[in-house]
Amino acid sequence: MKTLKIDHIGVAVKSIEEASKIYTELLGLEMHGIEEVQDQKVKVAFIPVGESEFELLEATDPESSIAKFIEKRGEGIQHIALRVDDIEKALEELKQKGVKLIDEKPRYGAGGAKIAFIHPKSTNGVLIELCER
Ligand SMILES: C[C@@H](C(=O)O)C(=O)SCCNC(=O)CCNC(=O)[C@H](O)C(C)(C)COP(=O)(O)OP(=O)(O)OC[C@H]1O[C@@H](n2cnc3c(N)ncnc32)[C@H](O)[C@@H]1OP(=O)(O)O
Ligand SMILES: [Co+2]
Repeated sequence: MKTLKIDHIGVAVKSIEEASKIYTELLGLEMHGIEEVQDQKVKVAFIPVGESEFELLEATDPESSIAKFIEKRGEGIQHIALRVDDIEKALEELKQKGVKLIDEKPRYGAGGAKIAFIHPKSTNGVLIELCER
């Protein structure tokens, strides 16, 4: 497997409209249109910066991972996403190495990317998303 770059940093927020002001008004970045990813029960907004992006995540359902994260830990960085060249191959390799995967098969994320999460128990408490686009 080849890990190419940090694709995005996922930030759990209560309100994209409120939180985005920090990035746009204070930091001078531009926000892309908001998209709903029903599979993950979230609304997502991307804010590109250089080669990577911030991904602001707002829950659309109390059962969403984002709602649970905010309830337990408050708003903040929820995951780091790494872009890989071949996600199926990456998942197969990690599984063989005994890594605990949340998703053994890719799901579809924002912008139609293929995504899969590694359990934070396997990565010293960092929720890592793999994505291929
Ligand atoms: C749209 C898409 C895209 O990019 O295209 C996205 O990003 S969607 C982004 C949102 N979707 C996701 O995050 C999907 C993957 N996430 C999940 O499946 C879940 O959130 C889990 C990571 C499995 C945690 O869920 P669970 O219900 O088990 O919560 P829990 O509170 O019992 O957590 C179990 C243990 O994991 C830890 N834990 C929970 N969330 C964590 C996080 N974000 N980062 C680091 N550690 C975390 C807890 O502290 C706990 O540790 P202790 O046991 O030590 O207390
Ligand atoms: Co993400």
